[in-house]
Amino acid sequence: MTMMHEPALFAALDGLTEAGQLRRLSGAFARFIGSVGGNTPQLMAACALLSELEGRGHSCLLLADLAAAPATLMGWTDEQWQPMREAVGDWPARAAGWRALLAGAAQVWSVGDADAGQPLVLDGERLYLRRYWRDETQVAHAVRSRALAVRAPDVADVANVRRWLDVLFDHAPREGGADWQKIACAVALRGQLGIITGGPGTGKTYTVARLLALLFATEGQRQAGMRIAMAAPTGKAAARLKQSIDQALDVLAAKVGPALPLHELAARMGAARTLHSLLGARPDTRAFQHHAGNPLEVDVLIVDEASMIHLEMMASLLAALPPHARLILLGDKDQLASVEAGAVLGDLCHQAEAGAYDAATLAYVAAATGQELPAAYHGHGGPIAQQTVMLRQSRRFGGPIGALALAVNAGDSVKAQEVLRGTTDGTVAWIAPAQQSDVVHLALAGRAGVGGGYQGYLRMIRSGPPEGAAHDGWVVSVLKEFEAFRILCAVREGEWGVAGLNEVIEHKLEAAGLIRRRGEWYVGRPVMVTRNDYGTGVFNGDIGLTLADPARPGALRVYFLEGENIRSVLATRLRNVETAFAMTVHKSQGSEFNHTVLALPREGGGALARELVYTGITRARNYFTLVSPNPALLQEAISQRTQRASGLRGLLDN
Ligand SMILES: Nc1ncnc2c1ncn2[C@@H]1O[C@H](COP(=O)(O)OP(=O)(O)OP(=O)(O)O)[C@@H](O)[C@H]1O
Repeated sequence: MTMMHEPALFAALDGLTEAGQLRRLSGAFARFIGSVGGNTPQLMAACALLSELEGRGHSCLLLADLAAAPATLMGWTDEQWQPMREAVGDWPARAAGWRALLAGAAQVWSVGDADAGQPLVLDGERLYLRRYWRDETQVAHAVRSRALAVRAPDVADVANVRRWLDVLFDHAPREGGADWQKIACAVALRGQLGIITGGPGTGKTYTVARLLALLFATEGQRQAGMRIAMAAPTGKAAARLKQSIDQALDVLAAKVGPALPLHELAARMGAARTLHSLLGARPDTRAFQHHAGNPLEVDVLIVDEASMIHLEMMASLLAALPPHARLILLGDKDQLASVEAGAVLGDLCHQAEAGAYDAATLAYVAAATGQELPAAYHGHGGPIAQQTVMLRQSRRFGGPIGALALAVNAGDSVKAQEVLRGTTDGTVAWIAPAQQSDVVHLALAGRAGVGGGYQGYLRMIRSGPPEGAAHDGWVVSVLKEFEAFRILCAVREGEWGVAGLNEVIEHKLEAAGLIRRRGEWYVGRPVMVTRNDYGTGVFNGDIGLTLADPARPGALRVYFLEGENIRSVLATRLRNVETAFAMTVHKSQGSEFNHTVLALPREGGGALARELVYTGITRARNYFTLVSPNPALLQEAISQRTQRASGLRGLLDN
C-alpha cells in the first residue's frame, strides 16, 4: 500500500542522496523498514537518520537530538533539510513525543516489552539497529562484570605486591607527584580488567611489561602454566607491541636478575597477533572461530591500540575471553575512534582524567604502592573507573610536538598556532596557505634541514642491494626507510584528499625519474590493503612496498614489514589495495613516522575534528609538518569534538 506521504519523502531522501548528504543505503533502509510494517513518515525519517549516523560511527540515535535539530546533527543546510521536514509534516519537538511515536511502531522493540525480534530497538531515549543494541549491551555487561570481579587481596599479598613494585619501579616519577605507572600495575593486578590509557610515549608498554613481571612474581605456582597472549587491531601495531614488550622485558631481566625468570616469560608469550587472527576470523562470515562456546585459551590478554577497536569487535573479543582471564586494554582515549561504529575506549575511559577513585581503591593503592592520591582524584566513579588508570607524563613527547599535541587536545587553538608559528628548531612547521605543489615537494625531498620525503627509499631501490648483502635484510632496510616518512590526509576526496595527492605525487616522482609506472603496478609503489584477504594473509590497513621478485624475473612482489621480519605476496594476487604515498589519518593509527606531514583540506565539511588533528600530530616521532591551504581551518578543526552517540557510558555507570 502506498501512503500519501511516501512520494514526497522518497523525493526528499533521493535529493539528499544526490547532494551527497545521505548514503544510498540509508534511504534504502528507510524504505525497507517502511515496507515491513505500518509506516509513518516520522518512522521512516528516523530510520534514514539512524542508518546515516551508523555510517558515521554512532551506535544509536538519541531521541533528544532527533527532536532538537536534525539538520545540525547531520551537518545539512536548511535548504537540504527542508524537503524532508516538509514531507514528514508533524515533527515532534520533544524526545518524549518521538518515544511515544516510535514505541507504537511494529518494527520497533521497546526494551522491557515482549521481544518479537524487530529490527529496531528503543532503549530509553535511544533508537538502535538491533545489532548495535545487542553489541553495546553485551560489551557493557561483560566489562562491568570483569571490573566487578575485583579481589580484595589479603595483607600479605598486598605487601608482596608492594615489594615487587618497588623493585620494578625503582625510581620516582620525573616530575614528582603520583607514579601513575606503578598505580596502573597495582590496579590491573587486582582484577580481571585493567585499562591503561595515555598519550604517546607515556609508558603504556613499559608499564604492561612490568605488570607481566609482577603477575609472574606474585602468581606463585600458577605462573608455570600462565598463558599470555598479545594482540592489536592491525598487524603493524601487533608487531610493535611485541617488539616493545620484548625490549622492556630484556631490560627488566637484567635488572631483577635470577630472582625472576623473565626470559622464560618472554619465550612463553609468542607472537602478537591481530584481533582478527586471535579470534579466528573466517572468510565470508562475521562469526569468529572463538566465541563464548569455544573460548580463547588464555589467562592474560594484552590488547594495544584499543581506541581502534569498534563495538562489534569488542563484543566478540569479550565474548571469546574466558571469565577467569585478565584483560588488559592499552590505548590513547583521545585518539580518533574506530572507523566503524562505536567509541568504546573513549566511553570506557570517560572518567580516566578525573580518576574518580573510591575509598576501596584509594586504600588498596595506598597499601600496594605507598601512595596517597590527592583529593582531586577521589570520587565515586563506578567499577570501570576503579580499574582504569591514565598515564600523564610523556617520555618521548617533550618539545614542540608534545606541546602542540597537548594544545590541540585541550582545544587551545591559540596555543597550537603559537607552537606552529613560533618553533624555530625545525621539529614543527606550518605551511599555510599551502599549494598542492608544497605537498609534492615534501613528498619528494621532505623539509629542508629535516629530511624525509620518498626519494630516500626510492633511491635505495634503484641502487639495489649492496654487494654481498642478503636480499631480505636489504628489503627490511628499504621498508624502514619508507616507514620514516608519511603524508597523512584528513579527507579522502578532492585535491587535498588521498586520491588527489597520490595522483600528483606519483606524477612528480615519475618526472623526477624515481619511479617508472607501467600500468597499475610498478617497482617502488607503496600500497595499502583495503580489505582482509585470508587467501594471501593480508589485512585491511597493512602497508607494503612493491619490489622486483628476486626469484622470478619480471614479476613483482609486495613486501610487508612486521617488526624485524618481512612477509611478501605476489603483486598480482593482491586485489584490494590502493597507492599509499598519501593515506588517511584514520588508517595511520597504530603507526609512527620519523617525519609526519598532515595535509588539511580547503574546507572542513564537518569531517575535521580535534581528535583527527591530534591523531595526525601524534603519528610524528621527531618532525611534524602541517600543510593547509586555508589557515583558518585549523582553528575550526580544533574547536570541534567528535561526539559519537552511544549508550555505553550510561550502561557502564549504572
Ligand atoms: N618510568 C620510566 N622510566 C624510564 N623510562 C621510561 C619510563 N616509562 C617509559 N619509559 C620509556 O619511554 C619510552 C616510551 O614508553 P612506551 O613505549 O612504553 O610508551 P607507550 O605509551 O607505550 O607509547 P606508544 O603510544 O608509542 O605505544 C620508552 O623508551 C620507555 O622505555
